[in-house]
Amino acid sequence: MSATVLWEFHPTENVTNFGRLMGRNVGGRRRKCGSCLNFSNRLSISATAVENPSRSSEEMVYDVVLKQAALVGEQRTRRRAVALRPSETDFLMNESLLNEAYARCGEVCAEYAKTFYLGTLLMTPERRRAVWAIYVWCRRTDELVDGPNASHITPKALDRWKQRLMDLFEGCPYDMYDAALSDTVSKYPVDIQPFKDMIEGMNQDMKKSRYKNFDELYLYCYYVAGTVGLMSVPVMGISPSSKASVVSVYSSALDLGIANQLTNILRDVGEDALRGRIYLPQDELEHAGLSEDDIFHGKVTDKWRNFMRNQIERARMFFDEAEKGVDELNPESRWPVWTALVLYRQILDEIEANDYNNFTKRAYVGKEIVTGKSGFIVSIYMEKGRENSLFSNSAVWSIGSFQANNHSV
Ligand SMILES: CC(C)=CCC/C(C)=C/CC/C(C)=C/CC/C(C)=C/[C@@H]1[C@@H](COP(=O)(O)OP(=O)(O)O)[C@]1(C)CC/C=C(\C)CC/C=C(\C)CCC=C(C)C
Repeated sequence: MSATVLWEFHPTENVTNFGRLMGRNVGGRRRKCGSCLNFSNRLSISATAVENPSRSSEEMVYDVVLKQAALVGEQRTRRRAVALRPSETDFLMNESLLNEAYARCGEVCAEYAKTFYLGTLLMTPERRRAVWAIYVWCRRTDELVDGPNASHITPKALDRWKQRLMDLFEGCPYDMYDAALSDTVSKYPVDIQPFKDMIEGMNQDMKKSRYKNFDELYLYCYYVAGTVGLMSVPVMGISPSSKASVVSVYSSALDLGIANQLTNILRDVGEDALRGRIYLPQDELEHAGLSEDDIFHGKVTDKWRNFMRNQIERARMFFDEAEKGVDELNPESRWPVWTALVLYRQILDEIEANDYNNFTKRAYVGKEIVTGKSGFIVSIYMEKGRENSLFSNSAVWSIGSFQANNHSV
């Protein structure tokens, strides 16, 4: 993950108000479970989650999915806090400040996630800016433990970040980015749980560098990425013509997050090992006849290739499950999701093309393919064979020319 500075965080200070900002001008049941892949000696899920050792991570996470889906039914909107501090009240009341806050979120998004940003331009203005606000919060949360100030971050600092999250959900934002999110969560049926869970994931990442089995890894992937799917769907919206259940759409969203994170892990094995971290199920490594030393020495052997084949197969399975939900989203929200899905899934192909050397070779999808070429947009679209159902051709070409004229990278 990239190490960017979206803000300057002083872990010993209380996080308050705008001054901390840096950066540029800125901001049914599950179908198949990931643990039940056809590994030669099937590895059953061993329930390891601390909260309730008798339940698997997937079962526990599924409860969160059910809760999020129920919120859509209720169309619950967030109540504003009764007592807002004057400065924040001004902020929330002042439409132009709010617009400015959202615009800054858009700038962050354009700066750090260009392709995704371009995709969001196809969404309605209201939804697009809400997705930007969520993106910025996730990026900042990730940066706490993965950014340049990560070594100063303590569990206490994460607690303060969580308190700040709770405040913004109650209508008391600390800075402009928070104000944008505060507004978003007051307008869409977004629940605080996935946000809290992402912070929990960061907390866990500070303490834990090994995963006993897939059940543990799954929980981690949910915390840091599956949560993103659950946060985004309420904003992106489900198509009025969708016949799918809300729960199944949320499950697909969760699966896309899990698939992305598993892919991220498989791509970064070498980098993570340099930091002393192994985000791979230990029991599966052992089963494949691999030791930690094999990872630290980074030799591509047949044992490693076999192991990787299974891991890639599992990640693809999550992508397949995710695909089922994309067409259920509002049509104008599908494009950024397809972008995320297609780009990330291609990383798996690249790992294979690199003959499974993810120790010293970084699998990436070439920039000339990803950005700056309208042809890329058409090709994603063609891959899905949805040229008539996803967007109009003019939408495709307008993104193409937007890239060519303004944002070629
Ligand atoms: C439309 C859309 C894709 C919306 C998501 C926008 C959003 C809120 C993104 C936040 C991403 C973020 C900063 C997460 C913090 C934790 C983290 C870093 C997770 C990893 C992402 C990639 O990180 P990074 O930028 O560092 O990657 P590189 O190293 O530069 O390659 C993750 C791997 C996970 C990201 C997870 C998603 C994008 C989940 C997407 C799922 C949905 C939007 C739900 C779609 C709905 C259906 C029905 C399928």
